[in-house]
Amino acid sequence: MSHWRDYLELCKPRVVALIVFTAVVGMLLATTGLPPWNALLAGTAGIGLAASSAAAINHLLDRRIDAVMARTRERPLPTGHLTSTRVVVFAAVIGIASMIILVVFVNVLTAVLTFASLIGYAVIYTTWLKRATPQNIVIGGAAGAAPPVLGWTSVTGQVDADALLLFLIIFAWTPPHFWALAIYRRADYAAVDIPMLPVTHGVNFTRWHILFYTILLVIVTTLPWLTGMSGLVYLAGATVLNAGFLWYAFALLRNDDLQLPMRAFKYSVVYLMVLFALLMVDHYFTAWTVGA
Ligand code: HEM
Ligand SMILES: CC(C)=CCC/C(C)=C/CC/C(C)=C/COP(=O)(O)OP(=O)(O)O
Repeated sequence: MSHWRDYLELCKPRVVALIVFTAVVGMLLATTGLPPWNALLAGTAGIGLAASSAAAINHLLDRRIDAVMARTRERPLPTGHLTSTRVVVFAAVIGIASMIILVVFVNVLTAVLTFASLIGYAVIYTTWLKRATPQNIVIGGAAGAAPPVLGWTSVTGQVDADALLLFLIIFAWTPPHFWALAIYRRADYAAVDIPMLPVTHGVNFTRWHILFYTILLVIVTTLPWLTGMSGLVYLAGATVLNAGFLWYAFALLRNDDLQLPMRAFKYSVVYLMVLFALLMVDHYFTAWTVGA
């Protein structure tokens, strides 16, 4: 028996919630006042529905490996709670709805870029990159990094340099986010022959790459302040967050504690959430102090 909870699970709601949050922050940073209602309401709905559709297609295309991996074997398709036909119809309905909303109420550029992100994640990453190369998540990370740009274009109708900075932050964040989890779930990926970095190059090599990308992330997250997009409130918060991420990256290198990679992964999620909240708070704080 299928249930609304199964459809919700197809959408990867926690991941999509953070994706939507980064898109909303992109909208807020694109303008000094509040963004227009169509960008805020329709833009958010359109981007959220597209990301959910992409997540559902990922469940469909990955159903065979998901049935084998311990982390994913309780998903709605492997358990038989949902049939493939239902998932196809669901993903198509919300995917088409998202495109209509974006074209009618937002703008064509946002619709085109959102569609490209959907195809990038659901088709190119899932069917090809994920199975082809240990750089899968680095390249595929471009789709996950797009949402702040989509939020930005919802408001401005164009891609500006500041929007690309937000893209770069998520792009640099994705490898440490995912590889920390991949170390913890290495046996799962090995069992289904998915060439994730800890499977193909070992745990130690992956730890070093987590450190390299974390250093890159520290540099990239300083750019909003260096370029004048964000102020000292952001810089202070980002510095604390970065110190935490660097601590995890170095601790992973020195420590064989089996739970540490999972703690680093959880930290990465909190990190991105708080970092984008800081960008938002700083934006209004600066507007308030300049206006006062
Ligand atoms: C190629 C890019 C990415 C890959 C391969 C990836 C991979 C994963 C995986 C496998 C999980 C599941 C962990 C588990 O089941 O315990 C996860 C969780 C999560 N990811 Fe990512 N991720 C990517 C990008 C993103 C992006 C762009 C965001 C948001 C901006 C994000 C936010 C999250 C969140 C919030 C969770 C926690 C979900 C929960 O608590 O269940 N991820 N990620
Ligand atoms: C705006 C738009 C359309 C964006 C789409 C971006 C999107 C939904 C990214 C999700 C990232 C993610 C959870 C990847 C994990 O896939 P996986 O197959 O490696 O992980 P899994 O094993 O948990 O399924």
